[in-house]
Amino acid sequence: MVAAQKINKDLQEERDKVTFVIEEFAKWFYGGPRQLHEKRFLENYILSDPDLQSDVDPSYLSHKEKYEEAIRRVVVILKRIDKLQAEGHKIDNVHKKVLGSMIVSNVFKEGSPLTTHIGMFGQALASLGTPEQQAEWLDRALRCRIWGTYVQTELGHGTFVRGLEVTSTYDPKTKEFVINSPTTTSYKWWPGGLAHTVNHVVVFAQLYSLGKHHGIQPFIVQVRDFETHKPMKGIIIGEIGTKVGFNTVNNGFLAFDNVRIPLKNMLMRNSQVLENGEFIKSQSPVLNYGVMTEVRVDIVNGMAQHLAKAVTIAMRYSTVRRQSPIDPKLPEPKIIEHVTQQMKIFPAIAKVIAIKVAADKLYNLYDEITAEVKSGNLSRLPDLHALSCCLKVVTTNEVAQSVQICRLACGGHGFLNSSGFHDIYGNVVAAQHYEGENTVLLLQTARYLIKAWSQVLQGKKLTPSVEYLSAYKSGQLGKWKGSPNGILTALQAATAGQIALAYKHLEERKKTSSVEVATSQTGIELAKASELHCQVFLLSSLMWSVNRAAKYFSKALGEVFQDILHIYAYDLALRNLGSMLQFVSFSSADLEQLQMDFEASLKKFKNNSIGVVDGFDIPDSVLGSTLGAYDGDVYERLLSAAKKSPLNQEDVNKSFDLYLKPFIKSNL
Ligand SMILES: CC(C)(COP(=O)(O)OP(=O)(O)OC[C@H]1O[C@@H](n2cnc3c(N)ncnc32)[C@H](O)[C@@H]1OP(=O)(O)O)[C@@H](O)C(=O)NCCC(=O)NCCSC(=O)CCCC(=O)O
Ligand SMILES: Cc1cc2nc3c(=O)[nH]c(=O)nc-3n(C[C@H](O)[C@H](O)[C@H](O)COP(=O)(O)OP(=O)(O)OC[C@H]3O[C@@H](n4cnc5c(N)ncnc54)[C@H](O)[C@@H]3O)c2cc1C
Repeated sequence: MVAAQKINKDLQEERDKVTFVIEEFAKWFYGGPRQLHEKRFLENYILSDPDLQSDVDPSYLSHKEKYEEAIRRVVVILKRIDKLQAEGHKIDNVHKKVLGSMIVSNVFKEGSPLTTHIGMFGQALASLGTPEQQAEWLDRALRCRIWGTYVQTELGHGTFVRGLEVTSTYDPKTKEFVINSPTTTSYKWWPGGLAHTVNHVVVFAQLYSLGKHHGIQPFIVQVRDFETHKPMKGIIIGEIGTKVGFNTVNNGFLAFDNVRIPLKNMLMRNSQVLENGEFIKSQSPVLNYGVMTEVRVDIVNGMAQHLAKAVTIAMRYSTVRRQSPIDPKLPEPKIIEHVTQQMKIFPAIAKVIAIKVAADKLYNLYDEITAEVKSGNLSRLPDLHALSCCLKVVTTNEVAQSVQICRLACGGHGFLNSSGFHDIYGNVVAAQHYEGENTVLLLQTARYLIKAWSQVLQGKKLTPSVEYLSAYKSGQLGKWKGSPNGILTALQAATAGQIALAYKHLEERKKTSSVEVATSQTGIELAKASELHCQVFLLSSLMWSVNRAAKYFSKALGEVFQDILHIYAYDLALRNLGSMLQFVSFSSADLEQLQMDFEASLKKFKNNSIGVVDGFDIPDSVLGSTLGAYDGDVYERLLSAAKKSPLNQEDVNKSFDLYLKPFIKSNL
């Protein structure tokens, strides 16, 4: 990878112990040799642009300067992509592959102002627009000639989409819609890029036509002038202020003062309004929610990538850093020699792989089911919705927690911005908030699980992802065996048991309350069942993938996958003991053995741990960390980053003369 670099000798010593071919792993991790090659090509091509080599560290800039620098970088990258295409390189979906991927994660440490343009605007046009509407806007959007965002959330409502207040009222006389924000709480609030970047929005509003209400529908509206970029007539638009992270995403607010748009601007792939105002209903109202599902699927994949960055930093640093003798007769060891350090980092490495595998399965399911939906068959849409909701939740929650663990595993230096953790964390926790609040999404999955349990009780056949509920009902699950397979079975029993309990309590509550109230009262158990169900999916997907790896990969790599599976399964079991104890019988000897097996699995994996993070193939230009660079030259990098602090550009800061000196003098 970086052959000419001088490598830290401790890091080299660990790399020499790796038993498998790292390149083989990297090819698998990126989906094949072609994909890996393309990723590397794009990284080199885009990030080598001279205009991206500036020494500016955005973390020292003001909020306004950060945004301006982010827009400068956006344009450098867009021009670079144009150049790439002009040179004849044909790469499908190149804007998304660059601007919607980790390639630019160190260029836009706090997110790009085009995040939602790339991730949602095009998707909204593609999945909600008619062919004519796509001809007008989609191609320009994909080539970034118009910029847009997805505008749904309001100050007063994000979760309960049906409660949105912005109205779109059809006027048959002029063949226009009038879009209006009637209250303060109806201000649109949050969309990425909305504040000062985009000139178009896909906005969701309550449709009224001929005096009748027709629910939430999507409309495309131009919000800024092409020439001057000033807000269009009746558009009130601005930025919502600084945030925990995502500070260059330019999240905005938007209100409409009776803004008129032509009839053709309602995105009419699903529902339609005719010239005379007649409304034609779509096959199902949930078709308008499709973009959210697609983004939830993308988030799961993104979480594996974010965590890959965090574990790469923590693992390399733990190999270079020496601290605290273990054996008093020996020198201070690499901190990775401390078993507690292994306990922090190795399960996080295993999680990257488990999440990546689950994301691949989810993408496949997404492709299959969206193709069915396009041909009018909606029967499997609930499967996709249930799985994408719980995976979005569990992966964002787990990765947020693991990134913190990796940061803490780097001791004090993990707290420096230059370590890179702060920005990774900001990007990950943003995803816990957006695209559906996490508890709310767990409850969506629970609706599906409750229906599945009711089908079990009626003796009906279930879809594969919930088949284990039938096995539990017929008493086939519940015996403890300490292997990954046994842990999967125990977790399935715990999940099915939890669903059965929630179902029972729901039924009891339904005797005295409506279904909705009873469901709300049962929310705690329902959310727990969803989380467990997701863990079953993650573990079973990993097992499936590891078994497959045994057939397709070298013996050495196959064994590494086995080690990873064992760490993942033992760690998961130890973290979910409470739930499993309720439904599976263990002896205390079983639990003691589980702990011993976990510790043995860490030890067995140790020699390959650095190889796996190297196989995540994240170049320094993308990693952006003083602690995690490939050569392990940690201390020089820390010092040189500190020297770049603006405060270090002068010996004495003016605050001394302004405040300290007068204060000292006055107290003499
Ligand atoms: C919570 C709900 C699902 C509630 O909706 P509702 O119509 O009141 O639903 P309900 O009565 O509970 O269910 C009705 C039915 O609709 C189904 N459903 C709901 N969503 C979907 C879907 N996506 N696909 C397929 N089916 C869906 C539900 O499962 C229900 O089905 P059922 O009745 O049980 O058969 C929904 O409104 C929702 O998704 N809220 C979350 C809002 C959200 O995710 N906003 C995202 C804004 S964009 C964003 O954050 C972008 C950030 C990206 C970035 O910056 O990078
Ligand atoms: C960084 C970021 C970027 C975003 N980008 C966009 C964007 O581009 N476009 C866009 O339209 N929106 C965007 N959003 C908005 C985002 O999608 C919503 O904030 C999110 O869906 C959560 O909705 P909410 O804010 O209404 O939360 P609320 O629903 O108000 O949640 C508050 C609390 O109420 C609880 N709660 C609410 N309903 C229920 C229920 N039914 N049962 C149990 N508990 C409940 C929740 O669990 C939570 O604990 C973004 C948000 C963020 C933070």
